[in-house]
Amino acid sequence: MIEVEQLVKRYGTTTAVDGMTFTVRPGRVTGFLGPNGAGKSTTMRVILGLDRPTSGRALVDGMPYADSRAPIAHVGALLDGKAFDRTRSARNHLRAVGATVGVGNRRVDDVLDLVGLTDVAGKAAGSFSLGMGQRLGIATALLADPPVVMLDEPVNGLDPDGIKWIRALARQLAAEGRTVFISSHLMSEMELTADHLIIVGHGKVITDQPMTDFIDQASGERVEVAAPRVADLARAIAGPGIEISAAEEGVIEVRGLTAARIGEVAAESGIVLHQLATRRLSLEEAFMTLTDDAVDFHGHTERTSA
Ligand SMILES: Nc1ncnc2c1ncn2[C@@H]1O[C@H](COP(=O)(O)OP(=O)(O)OP(=O)(O)O)[C@@H](O)[C@H]1O
Repeated sequence: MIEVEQLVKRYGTTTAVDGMTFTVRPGRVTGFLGPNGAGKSTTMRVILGLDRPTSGRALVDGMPYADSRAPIAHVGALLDGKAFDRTRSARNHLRAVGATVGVGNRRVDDVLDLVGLTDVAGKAAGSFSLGMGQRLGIATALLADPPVVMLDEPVNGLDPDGIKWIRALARQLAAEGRTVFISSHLMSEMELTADHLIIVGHGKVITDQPMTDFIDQASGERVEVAAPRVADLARAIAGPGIEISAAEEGVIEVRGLTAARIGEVAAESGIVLHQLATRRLSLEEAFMTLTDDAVDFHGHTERTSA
């Protein structure tokens, strides 16, 4: 478990983290989502004891991470995908890291296999593509089988297969009961990966709740109905508290009535339906609906973070 309490981090006049409080629990994937510059990496660095907070604190399993006796066996972290000696082979890099915490060569081979680098394990890490570097960074993070895994923008540089692989890996690690904390500035990616959502903007927590609650809350009861006589249907279902908007030719979106009720009214009125579906918003649509766009993701989503 990771606990962040009233965390503030300033660099000179820049406030990178402005009073964040949240808990990351085991057994689920927690997505740490916010545009570039929102304070995600800084928070992760403070959690790992790589930066000192200006005020507040971060605890891993009840104590500051810096006090951990076997840090990499406690928290596996990917902060900078290329934080390794470029001349060493991937296997030798992992063996060197493993030797510091008593991890043997067999485990090195296992993690190489887990991240899909077995075939290139003898090659210099410096020759690796960004995606292969990310995989090696993840192998390093998982080497000592840590109960807490923290990955900062892990999908950066990965191809679609690699992105799917990270998603499956994160879910597997959470299913094993680990605490999995993953940052991203991509809503579409987080939507598919995380069970729980912590959205930050300008150094503050904006949302901290289960993904499904967040999306359900924003979605409300939205039903999309397609019918040849859609105008007749709209008249038949109209009433107090019911919002009907035209979606496209022959299709309306209804709020305030369940799909079942709309189907019943249509049947009673002899109106043929071609489609009747409850519509769930995407994470991005939910975010725009619930937060009044308090944080601007749009100007940033094209950028890749450093
Ligand atoms: N070492 C530093 N010195 C000065 N300013 C910093 C430092 N590290 C971060 N900042 C600033 O703090 C703010 C938060 O940055 P941070 O990297 O934590 O955001 P982020 O959400 O992780 O974004 P990104 O995805 O771009 O890494 C930014 O304005 C950044 O410029």
